[in-house]
Amino acid sequence: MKLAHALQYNLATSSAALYTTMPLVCLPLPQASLWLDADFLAPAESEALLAELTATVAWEQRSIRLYGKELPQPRLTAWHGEPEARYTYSGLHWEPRPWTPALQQLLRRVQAASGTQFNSVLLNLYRDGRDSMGWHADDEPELGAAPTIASLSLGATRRFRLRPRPGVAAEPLGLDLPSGSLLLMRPPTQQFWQHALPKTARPVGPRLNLTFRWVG
Ligand SMILES: O=C(O)CCC(=O)C(=O)O
Ligand SMILES: [Fe+2]
Repeated sequence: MKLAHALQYNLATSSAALYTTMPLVCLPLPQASLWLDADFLAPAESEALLAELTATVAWEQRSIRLYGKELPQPRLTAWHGEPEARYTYSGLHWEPRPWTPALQQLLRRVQAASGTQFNSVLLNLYRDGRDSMGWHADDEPELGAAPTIASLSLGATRRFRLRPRPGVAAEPLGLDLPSGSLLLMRPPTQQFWQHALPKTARPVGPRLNLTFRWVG
């Protein structure tokens, strides 16, 4: 398999030429399989996509039920994919909207880069530093026992945090995810780690994140 080879090569050599053909770099993390390509999309492409998706996606601010209270999520969201890719999390039910040409094109490229098939994408729009996502793992039953999640970021650089679950001997870490970056979380990452996108007091512009998923 492509990624297994990439890992082998990364361990065997650190030749610069390799990274031009194997752009996903393995981030060494215990009980995880985390890969990053900081330059997956060219800056001009990222900028154009951010503008197009921000303007054309049917963004919603949905509420989650927490301790019997309805709380609006601190971000805007949308769900696109194959008709059968229905999804439930935090008590919210998602019916996918169809792929748009832009999303379908991104899907193909993300699939090619990751060697993984996806049938849906969750889009999150963080309007400014007050928008965020709390600690969680993407481990809903619909995602299967060993999910691979591909996360594409556009717009403002925000710090993505990872922390080990209790019993995992590792330190938390923060990753700045720049515009155009692709982060691949392969199994067993969701099983042993949680992640979050914290608020920031820094003045930041909007950030759009797409997580490609297989929902069964
Ligand atoms: O915005 C991000 O980078 C994280 C999004 C995320 O964790 C999710 O959609 O499950
Ligand atoms: Fe997540």
